[in-house]
Amino acid sequence: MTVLTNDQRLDDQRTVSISPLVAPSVVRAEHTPDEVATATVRSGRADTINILDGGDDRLIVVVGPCSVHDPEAAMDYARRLAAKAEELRDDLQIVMRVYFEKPRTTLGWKGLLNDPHLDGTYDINTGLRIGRKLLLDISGLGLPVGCEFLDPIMPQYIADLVTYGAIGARTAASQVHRQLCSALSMPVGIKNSTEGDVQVAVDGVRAAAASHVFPGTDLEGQAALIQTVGNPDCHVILRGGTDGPNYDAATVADTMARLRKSDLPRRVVIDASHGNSRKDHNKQVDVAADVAERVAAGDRDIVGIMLESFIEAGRQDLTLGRSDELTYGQSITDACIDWNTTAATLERLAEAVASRRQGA
Ligand SMILES: O=C[C@H](O)[C@H](O)COP(=O)(O)O
Ligand SMILES: C=C(OP(=O)(O)O)C(=O)O
Repeated sequence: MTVLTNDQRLDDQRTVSISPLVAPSVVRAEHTPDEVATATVRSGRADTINILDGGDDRLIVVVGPCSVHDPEAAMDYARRLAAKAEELRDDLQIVMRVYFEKPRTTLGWKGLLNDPHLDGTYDINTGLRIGRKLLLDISGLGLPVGCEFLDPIMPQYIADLVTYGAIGARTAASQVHRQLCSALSMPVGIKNSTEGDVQVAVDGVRAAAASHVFPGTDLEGQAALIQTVGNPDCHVILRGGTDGPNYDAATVADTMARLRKSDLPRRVVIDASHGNSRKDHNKQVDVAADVAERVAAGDRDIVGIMLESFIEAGRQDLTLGRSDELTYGQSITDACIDWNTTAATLERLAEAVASRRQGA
């Protein structure tokens, strides 16, 4: 074989290395769901879909860290949340945010799957195994999980364990992600853009509901053509934008009108964080209180809420390779509300659902 020099080649001018990625089937075989995890995913998805369709009057609450960087702290949080979810199960369908793919505005740590050792070694083959095991351990507590899907190859490694999917503000307009949604087996929330454009999310819901044929990878990691039937369980998530919050009643009404115009189911999830909190974690409590008040007053357009929460309040900066210096249980991406605030917020949301039920 002739080895070409960089001067002779037309491609690979900027590629440093290409190395094997473990096949999804291998990672799946190493960590297979037991009966409890399987039942958690199955019933979690069915319950969530029932709420989205209006057959169940509870509120979906997707709550957890902005990103998972320490599986031990994530399990500590999951045990607390599983107990709370059980306590409030009559009123809330609680799903833990287990986000390990982070879309960055420019640059930054891209999440546990991409760099599990938090040191810039990008050991993705290990990250996929750690991530899948964590999803299994959390689902094994009876607690369903929610993930953002960012890289179109990653779902083959983990999607069977995910109860609630999300497409972020930075990828809501992407055809690649809309096609991916059309294939996913769980309900998926699609966010408005970072600038606050809601129509892009409505268009995403419409595109994801249709059938598509597109290139992807199969469980053996081979390039493959994927044909889908479309996902009817996608919905809009209002997350605010650069112009400010958009969880107000007028924006929800406008979103309902846009969904009606596109002949799509009318329902919306409010993300209490990001543009809606102007990235001040304390403001998430105000957003949740406002949503609770509207729900208690009878609102049925809002079917769910998303909260960024961890054990400790706030956030901290990660220095790559110095993860031993991090404060336990505190976010290294966006700021989160702490556990006690989370518990109180969940109780408030549950009370709102109960009083709406009484009112009805
Ligand atoms: O939810 C997390 C962040 O808002 C998102 O990943 C963007 O982060 P960045 O703007 O810090 O890159
Ligand atoms: C990145 C996230 O949100 P958004 O896409 O709304 O910025 C997130 O929820 O982690």
